[in-house]
Amino acid sequence: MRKIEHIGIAVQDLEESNALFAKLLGKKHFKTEKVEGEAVETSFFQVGETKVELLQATNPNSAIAKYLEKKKPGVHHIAFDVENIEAEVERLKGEGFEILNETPKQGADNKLVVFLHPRTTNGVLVELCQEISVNSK
Ligand SMILES: CC[C@@H](C(=O)O)C(=O)SCCNC(=O)CCNC(=O)[C@H](O)C(C)(C)COP(=O)(O)OP(=O)(O)OC[C@H]1O[C@@H](n2cnc3c(N)ncnc32)[C@H](O)[C@@H]1OP(=O)(O)O
Ligand SMILES: [Co+2]
Repeated sequence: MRKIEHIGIAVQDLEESNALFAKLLGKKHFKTEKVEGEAVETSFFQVGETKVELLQATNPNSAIAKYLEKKKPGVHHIAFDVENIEAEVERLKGEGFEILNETPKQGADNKLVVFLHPRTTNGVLVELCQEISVNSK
């Protein structure tokens, strides 16, 4: 794990939360991006070396929609930047963590992502992110 890549925050209304976090952080988001595979729309704020990722569900089957059926908006996950996501998945499997998707999937902001089940990570939904390098496209 090289650094915290982003903190994922589940929101009901992306526009409203964008305005709130722009006030809080003193800067606007630098991008918004829809991720079809997760049925979310995201916006990103750069905060030093790490980011804040706001996530709004785009349909009721989204993990974010399901989360908000039971919990209030707030911190949803912590994402770590990793150099080699496959190797990290193997290492974490060996350490007994439950991997939700062994095959990395397309995330936002040009990343491949994997999630670990919160029941094996002290109740924190953990995301691994690997930058998709240009020559691997
Ligand atoms: C934008 C793309 C990407 C990026 O590039 O950054 C993203 O960030 S996408 C983010 C949204 N996608 C995901 O979260 C995918 C991974 N999540 C899942 O697969 C599911 O959400 C889950 C974690 C497996 C939970 O789903 P499910 O089991 O259907 O929900 P339950 O409500 O039954 O929860 C079971 C259990 O887990 C606890 N839980 C659920 N969500 C979280 C959470 N975010 N943080 C911590 N704990 C969580 C929930 O409380 C239940 O615990 P118990 O009540 O103790 O059983
Ligand atoms: Co994320």
